[in-house]
Order: sequence, then structure tokens, then C-alpha cells
Amino acid sequence: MTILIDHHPDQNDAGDETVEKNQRNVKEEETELMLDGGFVAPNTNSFGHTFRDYDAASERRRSVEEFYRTNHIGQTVDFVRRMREEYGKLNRTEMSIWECCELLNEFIDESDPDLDEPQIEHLLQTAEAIRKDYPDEDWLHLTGLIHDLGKVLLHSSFGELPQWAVVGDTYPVGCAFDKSIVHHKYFKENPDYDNPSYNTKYGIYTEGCGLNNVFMSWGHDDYMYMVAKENQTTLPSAGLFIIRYHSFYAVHKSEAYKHLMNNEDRENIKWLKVFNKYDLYSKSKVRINVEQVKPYYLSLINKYFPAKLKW
Ligand SMILES: O[C@H]1[C@H](O)[C@@H](O)[C@H](O)[C@@H](O)[C@H]1O
Ligand SMILES: [Fe+2]
Ligand SMILES: [Fe+2]
Repeated sequence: MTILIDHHPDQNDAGDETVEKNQRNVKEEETELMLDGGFVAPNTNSFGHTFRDYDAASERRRSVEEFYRTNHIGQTVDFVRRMREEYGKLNRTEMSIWECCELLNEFIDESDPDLDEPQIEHLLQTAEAIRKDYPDEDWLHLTGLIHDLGKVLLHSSFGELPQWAVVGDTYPVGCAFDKSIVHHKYFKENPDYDNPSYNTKYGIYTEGCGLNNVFMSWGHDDYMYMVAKENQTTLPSAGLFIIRYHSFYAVHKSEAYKHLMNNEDRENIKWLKVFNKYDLYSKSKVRINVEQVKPYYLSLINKYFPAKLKW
């Protein structure tokens, strides 16, 4: 696929020194991760706005804000515990990864200010954009393809969870909600907001306890992580980490909640940051020819997953 890239170097108003420093940082990151693909993010989304601008006066602003209001009120420690237990049973259906991709064709993500295409388009756009820049990292292509498959929770055979319990950015529950979280003001109506066990910096957690021990707001990330892990995927741990925390913008974008991370998280988050560029900036009206790329992805699915998975 072609991503329309609109690069305006002259829009960078930082002084020469900062530019140089940034270049150095990028260099360092490149060597550490081997490569940074050279991806240049476009400036505007398919609606002509900057990406993740939750205040832009777009046709989606109102519904996206309403989405976050219900999301922030409903995601409590108690709710997350119940969802994990219920969906952790994986007793709803059996299907292949590709069958699940096709199921996503009917859903549009109400939390997303940047895209209103069916989800299968987004999966393929993400995967193909990564493949172009990282041809040798086949595990990352597949991670791109499957990272949002947990949105199948919206489906009628999964109890038709409401959008607020499936999509949108995620964040820890059981400790204070960080100010950087989108539409933070609506947390005031969350029952945990005034609970002294849950509303301090650490809440129920301890310094460096590791994200694995943190209850994240329930949604497609945690669910797909469970599905992949329980069905014994052979994806590397960075792939599983990406699936599990790709919506956790407070951590990978705003650098919040660092006090909960351990060494393994700090290692894995490097790949998550690479991945995020493709997840976010590949969103466009460009359509992928599904039939053309399908054989390639079927071969990856075959390499990293069993033929049928429990969901
Ligand atoms: O797939 C979702 C979706 O696109 C949301 O709008 C975004 O908030 C999440 O972080 C992402 O994982
Ligand atoms: Fe997602
Ligand atoms: Fe995504």
C-alpha cells in the first residue's frame, strides 16, 4: 500500500541544537533497535485534522467525547476483575485468526477521532505499513494484523459488550487516573475516584511492580493478549506486549505510570513505540487489496498460531 506522506521539515520551529539532539536520539534508538524504518508520519488524518486531536471541531468530536464519558465512569476495579474472569474462560467459540479478521469487517470504532473505516481495513493498513519499513520482522507484521482483533468483543456471540468496554485508550484502575488521559474530567463520576484505596499514586500497587501485575481498564487489548497467550502463540514477548498495551497512551506517549514499570516493561516499550507510529499514522482512506495480501498473512498465522483458537 502507499501511505500518503506529507513531510514539512520547515515546520519544525525548534532551534538547530534541538534538531541535532533529536537526530542523535533517533540515531541511538536506531542502533539499539537495529532500525527505525524511516517512517515519516503524515500531518493530518483522513478528516484533515491532526491525529488524536480530541478537541478538533470534527464530525466525530461529540460522539468520541460521549464515548469517553461512559468509558471513564464504567471502568472500575470491580468491573475489570469481573471481565477478566468472565472472558478469561475462553469458552465462547473456536475460530482461526483469519476468521476473526473477517468478523471485524462490520465494526466501526466509536472512540477513534481519526478513522471511520471498517476495522479490517485498519488491521491491514497497519500491518502493510510495518511490512514496508521492516521487511524482516515478520512477527511485527503479524502483530500489526492482529493487534485489534480483541474488538470482536463487540460481536453478538461475545455478549455484545458496549463500545466503552472494548475500545478507546486504556489506563490502570486501582490507582489515581493520570491527568494525561483523554477527557480526564469524566473520571470524577467513576465510583473509584473517591475511594482512598484506589485514588493515590500507587493505589493497590507497589513501585516497579511490573505492568503484568496492574489491572488495566478492560478492552480489546487485554482480551486479545489473553487469547494469544492461552492459545500458545509463539510470538515473541514484545509482540504480546504490543497487543496488550498499544492503547495505553498515557504510558507510551505521555510517559506516565513509569513508577509501575519493571525492566522487562522498559525493554518491551521500545518496540511498542515503534509499533504505535504505524498503528496511528497508517489510518487513511487508502484501501488494501485483501485477496492480494491474504496468502502472506495466512502463512504468518500458520507460523505463529494454531489453526483454531479458543475465544
Ligand atoms: O484501537 C483503538 C482505537 O483506535 C482507539 O480510538 C484508541 O483510543 C485506542 O488506543 C486504540 O487501541
Ligand atoms: Fe487498538
Ligand atoms: Fe489499531
